[in-house]
Amino acid sequence: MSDKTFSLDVGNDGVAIITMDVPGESMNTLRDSFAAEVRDLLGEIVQDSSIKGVVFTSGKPGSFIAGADIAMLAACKTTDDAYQISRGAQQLFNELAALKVPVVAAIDGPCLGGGLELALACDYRICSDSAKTVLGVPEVQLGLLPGGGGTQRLPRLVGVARSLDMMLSGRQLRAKQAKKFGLVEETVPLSVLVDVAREYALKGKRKAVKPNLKGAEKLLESTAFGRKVIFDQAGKKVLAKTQGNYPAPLKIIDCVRTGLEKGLDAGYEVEARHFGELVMTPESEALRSIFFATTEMKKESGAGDAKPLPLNKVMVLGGGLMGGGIASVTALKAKLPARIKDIAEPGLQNALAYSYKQVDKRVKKRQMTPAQRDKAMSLLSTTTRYDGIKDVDIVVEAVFEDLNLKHQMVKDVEANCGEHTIFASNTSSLPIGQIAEAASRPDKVIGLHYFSPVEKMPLVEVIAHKGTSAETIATTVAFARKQGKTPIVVQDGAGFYVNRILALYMNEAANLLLDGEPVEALDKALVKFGFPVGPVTLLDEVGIDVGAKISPILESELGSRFAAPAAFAKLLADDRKGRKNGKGFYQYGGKAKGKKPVDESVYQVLGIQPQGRLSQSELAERCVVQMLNEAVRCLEEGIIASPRDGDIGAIFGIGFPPFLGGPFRYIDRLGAKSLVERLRSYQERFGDRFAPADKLVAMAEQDERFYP
Ligand SMILES: C[C@H](O)CC(=O)SCCNC(=O)CCNC(=O)[C@H](O)C(C)(C)COP(=O)(O)OP(=O)(O)OC[C@H]1O[C@@H](n2cnc3c(N)ncnc32)[C@H](O)[C@@H]1OP(=O)(O)O
Repeated sequence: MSDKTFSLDVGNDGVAIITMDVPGESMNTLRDSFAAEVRDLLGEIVQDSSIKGVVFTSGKPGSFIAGADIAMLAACKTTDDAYQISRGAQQLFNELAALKVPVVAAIDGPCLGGGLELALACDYRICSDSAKTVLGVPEVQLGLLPGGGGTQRLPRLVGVARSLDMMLSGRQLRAKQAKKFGLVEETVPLSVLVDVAREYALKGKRKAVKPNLKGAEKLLESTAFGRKVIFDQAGKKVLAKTQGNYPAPLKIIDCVRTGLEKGLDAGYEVEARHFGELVMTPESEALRSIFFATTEMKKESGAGDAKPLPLNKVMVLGGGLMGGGIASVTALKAKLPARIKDIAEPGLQNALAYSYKQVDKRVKKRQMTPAQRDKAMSLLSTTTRYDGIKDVDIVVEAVFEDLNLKHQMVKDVEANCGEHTIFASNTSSLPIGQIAEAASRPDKVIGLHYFSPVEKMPLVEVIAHKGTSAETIATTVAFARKQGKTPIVVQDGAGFYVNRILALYMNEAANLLLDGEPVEALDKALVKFGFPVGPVTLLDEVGIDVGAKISPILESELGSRFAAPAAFAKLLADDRKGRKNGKGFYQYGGKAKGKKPVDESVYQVLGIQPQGRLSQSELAERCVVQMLNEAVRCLEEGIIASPRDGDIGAIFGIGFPPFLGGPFRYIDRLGAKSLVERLRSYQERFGDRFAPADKLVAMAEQDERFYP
C-alpha cells in the first residue's frame, strides 16, 4: 500500500487525473499535512506543458471528501493554530484555482465542508447521481464555519441567499438539488463520471462565475441595498432560532458580508480569524463531541462481542400513533417487511394512512419517486389475527400501557411466532423485567422505547432486563440502527433514562408554575436556555394525562422526589389533556399556525395568580439542575453505561441543548462543586428533592470530571 494520499496520472488526451485516497481510512478527510504533497503535484502539472486539463477525484468508491479532519481541528491548542489551518486551506485552494488549465471535480459520495470548498476552487463540478452523493457545508453543526474559502466562493457561485441557507443550516444537498442550486454543472451515472469530467477538463478555463438567479431573487441580490435586506433578515432569523447560544451563524453572515463589501482578501482574512476563534469555543467542542460520540456508537453492538441475528421480517402490534410510526420507519428506512396487527380494521387503516403520509411527503419534496413510495408501501401488510407471522424475527409491541395486556401479547407471540422471535416492548414506563415475567423465553424479551413522533426523533432506548440475552440486545440495536435511529442501551428501571431525567425537570417547572410563575415566562426561559420547546408546551404536547399516569409509577419505584404537585389533578378534573383534546395550558382553537396564546383560565383552575418574580436564568436553572442531578443518579445506578450515552440520550431524546454537549459535559463545564453548591442552596429553600446525588458530592470533593 502506498503511503501517499494523492496520485497523478496523465492520459493520452492530455487530461491529468489527481486521485485522493487517504491510506488506511474508510473516508477521505483533509489534513494540513497534505499541503506539501498537493503542492508537489500542482508543481508537476505546471511544469508539464502536455497537460490540458485536470480532473480531481477520489480513489475511495462512494466517498469524495468528508471535509477537514475533525480530530485535527479538535487537537488545536490555540486560536492561532486553527487560524493557520484555515489560512493554509485557503492558500492551497487558491493555488489549485490559479492553474492555467481547467480543473474539474468528479464527485461521488459525500462532498462536505472542506471537501466542497476544494471542489468550489475547481472550474467545474460534476457529480454522480448515486444516493450517497451529498454536497454541503455542515461546519455550522460543529459550531464552525467553512474555513477553506467557502464563505467567499459559495455566495459568488450560487448567490447570497442560497449560500446563506446552505451555510446556516448545514444541510446536505443531493445531486439533483445541487444541480438546481447551480453548485454542479452536471449529475451523471457513476459509470461515466470520470469520462464526463474529462470532457469538461478539455473545455477550457471557466471565464466568469455568476449565480444563476432569476426574477426577484436576482433583483434583490444585484444591489447593495437588496443584499443588506438579505443579511439583516438572516441575522434576525438566526437570533430567533439560536437564542444567541451559538456563535457560528452570525460569524458566517459577517464573513459573507465582509467579502462582498470589502473584497475577497478582506473576506478570506475575516473567515480565517472567525474560524480560529470558533474552533476554540466550548460550543464547538461540545458539538464536535457529539460527532465523535455518534461515530463511535455506530460501531458498537450494544452487548460486547455478541453478534446480531439476521433480520428479514418484522411485526408491529398496535396500529396507533407509535405503532404506525414504527411500521413506517421499518418499511421506509430499514426496508424490511412489516406486518401490523391490531384488534380492529380502523387501527390498521390509520397505521397505513400514517405511513403513506410519510412517504408521500417525500415524494412531494422530490426526495423519492412515486415508484419508490409504492415499493415502500408494499412492504407493509396488516392483519387482525396472528397469521403469516411464524417467521418474524422481531415483534415490536406498541399497545396500551397495561401490564396484563402486555403479558397477553408476550404469550400470544410465543404461541404464534418462532423460537427465535424477539419480543420488543415500546413501553415508556413499565419495567421490562415485569413484562418478561409472562415469558417462557425471557431472554428474548427486551424494551425498545421510541420517542414521538417516531419518524423524527433520532433516539431509541434499548432496555435490557436482567435475563435479556446479549444476542437479543445486539439484534435489537442493529434493528434500531437500520431504522435510522441512534440507540443507547440502558438498564431496566422505572422511566429508564430519558423519561426519568425529564420527569424531574418537568416537575420543577410545575412547581414554579404553582408558585405563580407565568406559563410563557417558563417556556421562554427554557427555550432561551437552549431547549427546542419549553416545559409547559412540552407537557401540552405529550399530554397532561400521560404525565399524570407516569408520575405515580416513578414515585413508587424511585421515591418522593418524583411526586407530581397535587394541584395538577385539578387539570385533569377540568378535562385538560393538552393539545390532543384542544384544552391545556395553551389555546388551540385558532386556525393560525405558530405561537398559541396561553389559556389564562388555567390559572384559575390551579388557584394561582400569575406573577413573574424570578429571572429567566433562575427559572431555567431550577429546572435544569434537577435534570443534571438525576442524570448523575442514573449513571450511579448503572441505568446508563457511560456519561457519553447519557449525553447522547438527553440531546437526541429530549433536545438537551447540543451546544452544551449533554448533561455530563455541562456538569464538567459548571464544575461538580459549583453544581453541588447550587443544589444545596435549593435544598435548604425547597426541600430534599434537590438533595445532590452521592456521586456528584464525591466528585465535588475530589474535584473530578466525567470527561478527561
Ligand atoms: C476548513 C473546513 O471548512 C472545516 C471542515 O471541513 S469541518 C468538517 C465538515 N464535515 C463534516 O462535518 C462531515 C462529518 N461527517 C459526516 O457527517 C459523516 O461521517 C458522513 C455523512 C460523511 C458519512 O457518514 P457515514 O456514512 O454514516 O459514515 P461515518 O461512520 O459517519 O464515517 C465513516 C468514517 O469517516 C470518519 N469521518 C467522516 N467525516 C470525518 C471528518 N470530517 N473528520 C474526521 N473523520 C471523519 C468517521 O469518523 C468514520 O471513521 P471510522 O471509520 O474510523 O470510524
